[in-house]
Amino acid sequence: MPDVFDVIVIGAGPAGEVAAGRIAAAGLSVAVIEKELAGGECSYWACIPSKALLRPLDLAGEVTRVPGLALGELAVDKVLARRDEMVSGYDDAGQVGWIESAGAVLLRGKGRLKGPREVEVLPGDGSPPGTSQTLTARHAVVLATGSGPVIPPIPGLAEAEPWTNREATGVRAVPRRLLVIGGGVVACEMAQALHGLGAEETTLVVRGDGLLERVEPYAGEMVARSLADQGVRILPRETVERVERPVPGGEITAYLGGGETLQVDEILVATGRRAATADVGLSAVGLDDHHPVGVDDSMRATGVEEGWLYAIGDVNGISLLTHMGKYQARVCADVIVARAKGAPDDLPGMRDRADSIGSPQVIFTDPQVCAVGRSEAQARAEGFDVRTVEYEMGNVAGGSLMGVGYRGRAKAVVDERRRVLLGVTFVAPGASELLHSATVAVTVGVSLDDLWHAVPAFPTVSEVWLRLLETYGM
Ligand SMILES: Cc1cc2nc3c(=O)[nH]c(=O)nc-3n(C[C@H](O)[C@H](O)[C@H](O)COP(=O)(O)OP(=O)(O)OC[C@H]3O[C@@H](n4cnc5c(N)ncnc54)[C@H](O)[C@@H]3O)c2cc1C
Ligand SMILES: NC(=O)c1ccc[n+]([C@@H]2O[C@H](COP(=O)([O-])OP(=O)(O)OC[C@H]3O[C@@H](n4cnc5c(N)ncnc54)[C@H](O)[C@@H]3O)[C@@H](O)[C@H]2O)c1
Repeated sequence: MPDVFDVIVIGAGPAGEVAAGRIAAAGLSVAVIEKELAGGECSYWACIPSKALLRPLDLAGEVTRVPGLALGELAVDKVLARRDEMVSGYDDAGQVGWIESAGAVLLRGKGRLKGPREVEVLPGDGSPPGTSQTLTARHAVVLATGSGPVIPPIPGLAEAEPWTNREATGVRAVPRRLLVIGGGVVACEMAQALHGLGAEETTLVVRGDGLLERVEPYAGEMVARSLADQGVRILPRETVERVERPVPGGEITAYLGGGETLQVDEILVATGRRAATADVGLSAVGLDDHHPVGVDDSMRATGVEEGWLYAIGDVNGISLLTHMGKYQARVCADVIVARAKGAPDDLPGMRDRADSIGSPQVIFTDPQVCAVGRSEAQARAEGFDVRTVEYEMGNVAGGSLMGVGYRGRAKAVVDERRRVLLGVTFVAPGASELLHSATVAVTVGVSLDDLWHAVPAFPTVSEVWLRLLETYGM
């Protein structure tokens, strides 16, 4: 095994894998270091298993809206088996095969920066330390170590061994009584999934006023209404003060700030994620290891002499989404290759533009929340001359054809000065595939006058585009 490579990537999650593959495809030698499973959090404990658990519930929602179809009983064991299939039985052979076929070398172990362009590879997950190998990068090191769940310092919580995304997405026995702490994306998706799979008494303790605080407020309200209609209890402006689990694996008592006491079988902590910067050796290269790694728009870490360090994906804290990590990986890979070859490193694809526009995101609840660009509040805070238009998606022919009681709401945030879209949100069942049309319009900055000529087919839900423009006054 050589110990000098052109580029060393630490972390083989979606961001690290894409960077390694693209750099190798350009002819540079690449080592990728992974301490757990190649494919990262997304493939085994996040995006893929959560969506596998949600998919049958989504479909069940669709079926109940269409007269003439009867919904059969949900076979939870088959849903979990499908989840296992989607995570390849927690075996990364397929991903390893992909990395190797892309021409990169995978090293199992924990990577840690040792000095400029130097990375120590510790066997296993690095604890207890064994014999290590030191690798040197000729051109660059890419940090793609992802993120981990934040466990709030609630007395008794850590001792009660709460679930994080790992236990929730990997569920084997669905708890009957579940307490979810948090009101963000993981809380909403996993409450929906686990309640649908049998967690009859699911309670969300939300410290803020409502759910999904980063998207348009109406989206959080629609999801809250839907979860409540399904039987999920939501407690806004509430906190968990103390937790007791006297018998490991036994019943948990949670004491809430408002005075209520809850007895539950499991607690899911969904209170955000922290960039995986601890113990990757950032202090050895003069960086702070308590915060996400700051980067410029070519994904190069700021404050590192000679600019050999890059950080992509969750670890830079810009946008905790797989597709954005992979986009950053493409930017970073192309820049590294160009700089290594002495070629121009400022071509249009070599700068991160998408993150500042507002990353597209789908929250896979029922209704789905699909958003891109700026929310109204963000646009106003940034000083744009904002006008918004909204439209009820159940009122377009394609919407009513989706089923009885189909409801949805679209909102467009318009920059009045330029007559372009700053942001679009769709909240409706099955709206995820509509989002990319909005992403194109917002990213390219299509003028409303041009958008008018993009005629949506009848009778599709896409006609909401036409209705939004008509509501705007066109
Ligand atoms: C429940 C849940 C559902 C989600 N659903 C979605 C979704 O539907 N769509 C979406 O876009 N995003 C979703 N996300 C977010 C998504 O999972 C992350 O944005 C994505 O995984 C980030 O990719 P990454 O490559 O940066 O990091 P990760 O996927 O975390 O991968 C990092 C890799 O680095 C390895 N590593 C860490 N430190 C070291 C080290 N020192 N040495 C060697 N290896 C190391 C880790 O073992 C891991 O394999 C979800 C997140 C959660 C929690
Ligand atoms: N479909 C998707 O794209 C998808 C799905 C899941 C997760 N993700 C990504 O993963 C990331 C993490 O998701 P998340 O839901 O963990 O984080 P989040 O930031 O979306 O939500 C965190 C929630 O926890 C609350 N909170 C924070 N600290 C708390 C405390 N001490 N006590 C009580 N409540 C507290 C916040 O008010 C918020 O409601 C998100 O940024 C998201 O982008 C994406």
